[in-house]
Amino acid sequence: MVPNKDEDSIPHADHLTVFFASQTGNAESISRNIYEQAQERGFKAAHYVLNDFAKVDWDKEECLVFVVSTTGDGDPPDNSTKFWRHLRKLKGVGLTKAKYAVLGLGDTNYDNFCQTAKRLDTRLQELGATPFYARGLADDATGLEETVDPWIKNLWPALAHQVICTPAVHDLPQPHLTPEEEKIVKSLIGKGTDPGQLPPSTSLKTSSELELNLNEKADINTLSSGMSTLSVSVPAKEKDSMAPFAKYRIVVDFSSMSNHSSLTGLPRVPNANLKITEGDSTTASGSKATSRPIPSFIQTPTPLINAKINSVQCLTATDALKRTLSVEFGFEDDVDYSPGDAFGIWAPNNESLVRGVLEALAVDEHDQNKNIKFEGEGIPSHLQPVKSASLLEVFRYSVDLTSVPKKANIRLYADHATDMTEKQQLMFLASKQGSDQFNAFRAQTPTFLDILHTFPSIKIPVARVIETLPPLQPRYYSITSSPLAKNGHRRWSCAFNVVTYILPEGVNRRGVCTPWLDELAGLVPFGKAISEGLEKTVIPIFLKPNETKFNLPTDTTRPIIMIGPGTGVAPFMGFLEHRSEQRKIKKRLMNIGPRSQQQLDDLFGEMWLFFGCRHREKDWLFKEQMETYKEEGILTELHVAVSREENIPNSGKYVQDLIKKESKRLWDLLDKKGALIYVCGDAKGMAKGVHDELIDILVTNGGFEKTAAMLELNKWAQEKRYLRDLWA
Ligand SMILES: Cc1cc2nc3c(=O)[nH]c(=O)nc-3n(C[C@H](O)[C@H](O)[C@H](O)COP(=O)(O)O)c2cc1C
Repeated sequence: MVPNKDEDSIPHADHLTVFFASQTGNAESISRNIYEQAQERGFKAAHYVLNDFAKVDWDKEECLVFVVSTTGDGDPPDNSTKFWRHLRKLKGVGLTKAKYAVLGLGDTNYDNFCQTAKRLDTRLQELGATPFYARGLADDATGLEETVDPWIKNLWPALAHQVICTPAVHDLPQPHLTPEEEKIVKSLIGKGTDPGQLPPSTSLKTSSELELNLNEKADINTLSSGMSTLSVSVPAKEKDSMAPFAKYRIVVDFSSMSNHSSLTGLPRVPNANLKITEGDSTTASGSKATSRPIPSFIQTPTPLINAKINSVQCLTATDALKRTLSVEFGFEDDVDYSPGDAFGIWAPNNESLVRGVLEALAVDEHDQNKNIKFEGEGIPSHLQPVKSASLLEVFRYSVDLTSVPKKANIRLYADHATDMTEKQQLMFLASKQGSDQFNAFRAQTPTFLDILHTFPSIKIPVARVIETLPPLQPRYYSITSSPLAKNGHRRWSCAFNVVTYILPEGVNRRGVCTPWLDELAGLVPFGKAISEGLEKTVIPIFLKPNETKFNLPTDTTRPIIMIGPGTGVAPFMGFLEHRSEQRKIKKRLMNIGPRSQQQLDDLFGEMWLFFGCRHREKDWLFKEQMETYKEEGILTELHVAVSREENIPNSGKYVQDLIKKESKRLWDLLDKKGALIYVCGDAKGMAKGVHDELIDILVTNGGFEKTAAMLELNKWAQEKRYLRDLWA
């Protein structure tokens, strides 16, 4: 990546401002890293979330760095929506003073790769701003680091031409190693013969180009004895145990470590900003997870609702590949919403995982329950609302203990490992040379507890853990019910697969939210709907209105084509219930008798549903409801694809096969009656397959050239006639 630098340009901006927009925390931590490094290098810098855009005077800003991710179906993260609304309203070229650089985070498995970064780049130029450095687009599918590391490395010389640096630290030769790291290197190359106990360092600051010289192979070999393979030592009891979150040792083959004489590309360790001090002495909650109140520090984009489970039904057979539940949540106050909206559930981390981690961090029961507060500059945004809470609550609700660790965290844990072998292994995992091992490590999706168990000498202060773990995220589910139904404003239903799986190593893994709900609802068997005797645990939920108009059209005569295999059918069950209620209302209001069905049908457009399952008897979700809607004429056409059964008449393997079969009739519906298309579900395989099939319909039936068909579909997407609600 070559910076757009003008060799002769003289820096004149007195500071740079780093903005981020982040849904799950990656862009926030990367932008913080840039901000901290900028300061260390002598640049004056500020750091803001994009929604705080009004805190700076944009007319005067001369150097801006943006780190933005993309979420949904090419959408900007929630913490930047206010900024985007503002940006859309701006007119003219008011940003001519500003020079900027954009780093985008995305995933090439999605159609709209790094859409936010690309849109931002275009919009900034329209407003008169000029890029001073090439745009970076990092891909989560291959590893963000591949782009992020070189982008940051080359940012500094580019910045030096924009922003005054006092003192010009970036010009000074950087010492490669801090004294502490010097010690590690010495022991790695065999000068410190006792590899045992190094004091953990809390203040290591290394550049991203940090290089550890491991150039004395023989000594490395000596030191690496006994570390060639970390054996799978899952005790039989743990393996068999039903206890969630048994701790596992991660299996990594370190035997090739001694082939490397140096380690490069080690990420920088994030600064230590957070201090934990004693909070007020009231309200500490050590109570059982089932009965405790929801902590006030949970911040949700719409008001938090205390809900309870009204009923639960298991939609899949015991031998189905996935276990799918339909759950209805009830609450006291009416909430306005539309079918197509979703709601978030703020599920806590598994209680035994939380306790295990706190124990491994040597936090005793008393300290777990003591109220604390956070102090310090640059507290991560998700921790700022924590004014006074117990450590237990913070670990339950604020930090993500199960997502795959980033290299920067591994590097941090290396700093705090007191055993030399573990320190070396962790350093190796975080380095460029250890990429294969890091990938093997990631593939085992280690929890934070697994890391502490695999490297038991890590002695890390709790504050460092809290500020460097990613924020715990709410989980989102489409609403499958209608506000028009009985008590519709005081209940939301959803359908989800329970996320549990077993790794090839025999390790049990589980998601945060769905197994929790499954257990709370009593692990109901197939087919059974339970609404009595459910545990009345308070579940924190909140509405997430659909921002992309994935709702029923206001014109009820407009036909709609709904494509949603598996749990992708969820919002469409809401659409169907809503339409059923709309028909009942119209029938009542217009006094339509049973013989005048046609009169009623004329008021409502056709509804076509394309659904997909593996086996009709095992995982045809909502089968009865779909068939009833069909019988009642609410659902005009029902097409069910079945992927694991052979020779089913009038069917196909996947929804896209059925779309192909109905190509001609679908084109008529689209062309003559202006039908809307809705797609919900997996972004990778299904959405892409359906998209290609739609292009084909336009080409085969509509007479479009392929490129023109693609453009036409894009136009439909912009006009909100082709709507998609996709997930990873
Ligand atoms: C639900 C979801 C939707 C996503 N949608 C897109 C997308 O449309 N385009 C894209 O390039 N990346 C997409 N991504 C990938 C994220 O942008 C990527 O994982 C990024 O590292 C997240 O950064 P953040 O933690 O700062 O939000 C999506 C990720 C998730 C979880």
